[in-house]
Amino acid sequence: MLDKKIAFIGCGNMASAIIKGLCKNPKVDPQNIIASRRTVDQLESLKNEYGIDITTNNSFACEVADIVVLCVKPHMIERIAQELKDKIHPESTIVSIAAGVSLLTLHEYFPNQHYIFRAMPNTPAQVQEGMTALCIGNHNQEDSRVKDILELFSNCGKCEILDESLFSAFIGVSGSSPAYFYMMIEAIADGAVLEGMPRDIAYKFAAQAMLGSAKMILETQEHPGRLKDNVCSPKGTTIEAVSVLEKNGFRNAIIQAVVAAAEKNKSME
Ligand SMILES: NC(=O)C1=CN([C@@H]2O[C@H](COP(=O)(O)OP(=O)(O)OC[C@H]3O[C@@H](n4cnc5c(N)ncnc54)[C@H](O)[C@@H]3O)[C@@H](O)[C@H]2O)C=CC1
Ligand SMILES: O=C(O)[C@@H]1CCC=N1
Repeated sequence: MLDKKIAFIGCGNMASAIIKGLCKNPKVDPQNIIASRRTVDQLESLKNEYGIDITTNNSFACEVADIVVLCVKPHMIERIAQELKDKIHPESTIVSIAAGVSLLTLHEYFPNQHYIFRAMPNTPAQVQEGMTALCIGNHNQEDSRVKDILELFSNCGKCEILDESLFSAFIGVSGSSPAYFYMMIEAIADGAVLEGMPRDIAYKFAAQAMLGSAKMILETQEHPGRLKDNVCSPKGTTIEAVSVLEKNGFRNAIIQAVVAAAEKNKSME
């Protein structure tokens, strides 16, 4: 993948995060990355900071690319396909990160293309802690093109192949979930501010606690319930907080949020 030319079509929040994550890897040559969007303003800062190529000409970006990553909003994918389907080399790889656009639909939009994948990254890709699911359809995991895309997203965190039937659930649990985590950090800090703590240090303390808790899950492989129990001393402070969370439907709210994101994705497909 390192020697491949990668074009990002549409360069907003998610493409910028992927590009920034990729460029943090010293092995990635920024000259192999070209980002295209309708206006050049926000692209200039990416160019200046990371040394990538930029353009407002989607066709040009696709013509020079081995891998084309579609990063426009879901409703724009069809229009972009009309514009670019004859510009992308049939041997090139297309990856769509759009929610709600199935592999079947992508193959209909790009009838000349054999290598089409669907990925679902998340914004922590920017700090190389992203989690991406990759749907490869009928392709083999050992195919070099599959390996290229796995490598691309692994440069921004973790990337795993996932069956498309689980994509909606994955969006609920990972693509969208950074938003819920940020809301939780914001709310925890609100609580601390109510108790008199300056907001900036409250964000830092809450974020570090979340980071450490996530690391505990990944590194110890312990059941989350057991890790929670280890924090709850009898008659202690934590069980008071846990009891309030349960009384206010915390877990059910999270479960319903994940289901809502998944259902929204299904309704778009
Ligand atoms: N934001 C997120 O956390 C995630 C987003 N996604 C998916 O990524 C895609 C992009 O989402 P965001 O980056 O959040 O949206 P965004 O609105 O920040 O970025 C979309 C970009 O596409 C550009 N654009 C629109 N029409 C264009 C055209 N004709 N040619 C070239 N560029 C064009 C816009 O100028 C904008 O920069 C969506 O399909 C979304 O489902 C997937 C995972 C996570
Ligand atoms: O909200 C959205 O539709 C996108 C997809 C996953 C995260 N953000």
